[in-house]
Amino acid sequence: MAVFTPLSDAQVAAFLEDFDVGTLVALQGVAGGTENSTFFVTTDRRELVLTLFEQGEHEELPFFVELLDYLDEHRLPVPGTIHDRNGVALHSLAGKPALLFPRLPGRHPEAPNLTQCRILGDTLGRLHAVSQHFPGHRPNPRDLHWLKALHHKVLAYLSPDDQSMMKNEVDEYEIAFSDQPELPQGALHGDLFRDNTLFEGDRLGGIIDFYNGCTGDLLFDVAIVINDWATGDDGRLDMERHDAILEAYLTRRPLTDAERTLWPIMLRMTALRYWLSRLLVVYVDPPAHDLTPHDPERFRTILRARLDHGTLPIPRPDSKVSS
Ligand SMILES: Nc1ncnc2c1ncn2[C@@H]1O[C@H](COP(=O)(O)OP(=O)(O)O)[C@@H](O)[C@H]1O
Ligand SMILES: N[C@@H](CCOP(=O)(O)O)C(=O)O
Repeated sequence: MAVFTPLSDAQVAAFLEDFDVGTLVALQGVAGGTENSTFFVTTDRRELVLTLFEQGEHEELPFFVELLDYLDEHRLPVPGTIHDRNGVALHSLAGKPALLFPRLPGRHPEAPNLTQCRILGDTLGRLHAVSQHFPGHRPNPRDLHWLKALHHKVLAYLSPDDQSMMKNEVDEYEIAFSDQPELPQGALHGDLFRDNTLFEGDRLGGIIDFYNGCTGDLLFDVAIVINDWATGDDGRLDMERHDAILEAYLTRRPLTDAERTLWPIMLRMTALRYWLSRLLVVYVDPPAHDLTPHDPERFRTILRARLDHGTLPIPRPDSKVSS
């Protein structure tokens, strides 16, 4: 279920009149989303996506509009927002904030091949190369400060071993980050899982769902990608995918020494970030809607595997990633 606010054809037809996009031909609710109401809209001229924002801080929507438009202007494959005839992107429909986007082609890759991994790594590297100059500001809502403040809320639901692991990890991250200079900063996607990309065969149709977008350590984004895109069922790294993504990324944005040093910690910290956010959804703050929560165990397994098996050093541009 992902249409929390149903819309009629008449409502959407009237809404489209403010935009130069043609007239409504078909309206279809999208089943796949989890946070917002999403609709595929067909007009006599083009395919669109209409999103009604159901959750989150609505005052943060201008940040997302500016970020998407900035990346779109820099020719990144993202859905830049469609502005109305007066140049306004953010509207209201059925009492909810509403945005209109181009519909990008493709499907989410469940088992990405190495070409798709290379394309994703290259695109993320390009995105970070330009996002370092993005003027907007939104602190990362899932950074170490958040982990420190929130992990106490779930400890009571964990086994003694898991409680120790979580507490020790947070302590270790704090020490590791305090020992290093600031990492390169920029705008992040913040949640670049496979299901936030669309591929048509080996062509990247686009990256969507920027609503975890923020500004902060670029390495945070890279680690989220590796943990989701390049991890086997046992939580261990899939080195072929890992190498394909990182080699392509590094051609667009070389890493600093501090980023290389913190890489193993960043992989663990972003695994803990999702373990914790999913535990919070299950035990502390269940969603108002009837949605099946994401499985926290997946990211406990990933964190455990990073601790048990370590992480290879991130490659230098002139060397192979692994042998
Ligand atoms: N611009 C777009 N082009 C094509 N499909 C899209 C686009 N935006 C969203 N979708 C589709 O709608 C689904 C839900 O969108 P998403 O932004 O991920 O919602 P939620 O934040 O509720 O999870 C996506 O999984 C994708 O299938
Ligand atoms: N994609 C995430 C959900 C988004 O993270 P949140 O911190 O905004 O809940 C997941 O797979 O858990």
